[in-house]
Parts: sequence; structure tokens; C-alpha cells
Amino acid sequence: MDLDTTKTQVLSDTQISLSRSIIAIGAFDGVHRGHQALISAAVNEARTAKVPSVVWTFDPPPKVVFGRVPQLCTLEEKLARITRLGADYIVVASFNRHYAAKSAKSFLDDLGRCNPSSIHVGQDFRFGRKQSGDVGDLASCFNVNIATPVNCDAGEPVSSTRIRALRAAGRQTEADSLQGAFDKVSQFTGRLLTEDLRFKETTQ
Ligand SMILES: Cc1cc2nc3c(=O)[nH]c(=O)nc-3n(C[C@H](O)[C@H](O)[C@H](O)COP(=O)(O)O)c2cc1C
Ligand SMILES: Nc1ncnc2c1ncn2[C@@H]1O[C@H](COP(=O)(O)OP(=O)(O)OP(=O)(O)O)[C@@H](O)[C@H]1O
Repeated sequence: MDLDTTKTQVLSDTQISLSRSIIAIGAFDGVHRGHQALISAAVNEARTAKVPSVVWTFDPPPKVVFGRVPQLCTLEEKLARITRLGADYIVVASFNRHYAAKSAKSFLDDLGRCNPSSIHVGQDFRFGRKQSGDVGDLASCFNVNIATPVNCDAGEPVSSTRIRALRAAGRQTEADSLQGAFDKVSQFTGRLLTEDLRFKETTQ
């Protein structure tokens, strides 16, 4: 199927407001094969239900902001890869120490502005100041869809952490295979509706 990758709209978390949606949430650093499965499940459910799909992400990834890890991919590459998966909207929350202090309740209120009929996350998803919110808290407000973990051929879960370690060890082919390559996705081709992001949209 040919995807029109010019229709995805990128907004900040303060701009988004929808009467219906299906949301996938995560840092999605590298948009690896596990992330792709989670996002695709949300996009497919949204298409079937004929409601907009929303991928809600954070830039830079929280683990990078807290100085724990190097970033795997640029924001532009992340947006390009998510666009390729067919999301209607990508919400980018600028993640800094001020944002990190937001309460779990306040984040749930933010999500509520999209009126989601379901939200896709992994089992270990946390949110809010000091990671105080978990999947149970999310499920007390919304229908939650827990992603089935995607493992590599050797049976280990695919994760950004593993890909970072493989790249640091110079094992690029293995890292590429976990990250899952797309053709021609280094440039974002959707519509950028926020001035806040740190790169310019490609002119068509
Ligand atoms: C409103 C909000 C506040 C957060 N505050 C913190 C925090 O204080 N410390 C922290 O390590 N992570 C914090 N996070 C990051 C989350 O723990 C988590 O990394 C993020 O929701 C993305 O989920 P993922 O890591 O499963 O992709 C916060 C996230 C949100 C949405
Ligand atoms: N292999 C996987 N299969 C399915 N879902 C996954 C997989 N890896 C991560 N997820 C889910 O995707 C969402 C975003 O994950 P996140 O960005 O934290 O990736 P990660 O690979 O776990 O990163 P890190 O290794 O840096 O913690 C989370 O809800 C997480 O549970």
C-alpha cells in the first residue's frame, strides 16, 4: 500500500484538541521494531474505527534529559519514521525538568483533550512527576491496550537500551536489524504546525 506521508500533522502538546482519537504514547527513541508494532496497532485500530490516530511523544527522550543515556535518533528522524507508520497526528511534548515536574493527574487531563477511545502503551509505561503514574492509573481514566512485547530472533525483547549498547560496541548490523530500517525516511515530509521544534520542515 502506498502511504501518503504528507498528511501527518505535528503539533505541540498544548495545541492538540480532538473530539475523538486513538493514542499511542512513548519516548520512541529510534522507533525500533517494538515501537513500530505498538504504533501500528494504534494506527490500525484508528483506521478501522475511522477516528484520528495520535502518536504522543517526548523530545528529547526523558532518559536523555535525565542524563542517563545518549539519544539514538534525531527528532526529525523520529518524526519521519512515525509518519511512515501512517499516524494522523504526532504530538511532541518538549521534555525538560519543568515538564517532568507535571503531575500524573495533569498529564491525564492533557490526554483527555484528545478524547481517546483507547490508548496503546507497553506494560512498563510510567508518567508524571517522579514516574508516579502507571498503567493502572491510565486505565482508571481510559481504555488501555497493552502492547505485546516484540522480541528479537534470539528471544530477547527489542529495546532502545539494547540498540544503544550494540551501537556503542560497533555492532551496527545487529543494531540496524533491531531498529528495523525503512527506505528513504531520513527526511520528515509531514506538516509541522508548531514553531517550537528544532528543525525546519522539508519543502516539497
Ligand atoms: C508529565 C510527565 C512527567 C514525567 N516526569 C518524570 C520524572 O520526574 N522522572 C523521570 O524519570 N521520568 C519522568 N517522565 C518520563 C516517564 O517516566 C516516561 O519515560 C515517559 O512517559 C515515556 O514513556 P516510555 O519511557 O515508556 O516511553 C515523565 C513523563 C511525563 C509524561
Ligand atoms: N519490544 C517492545 N515491544 C513492544 N512494546 C515495546 C517494546 N519496547 C518498548 N515498548 C513500549 O513502547 C513504549 C515506548 O517505549 P520506550 O520509548 O521506553 O522504549 P524502550 O525500548 O523501552 O526504551 P529504553 O530501552 O530506553 O527504556 C513503551 O510503552 C514501551 O513499553
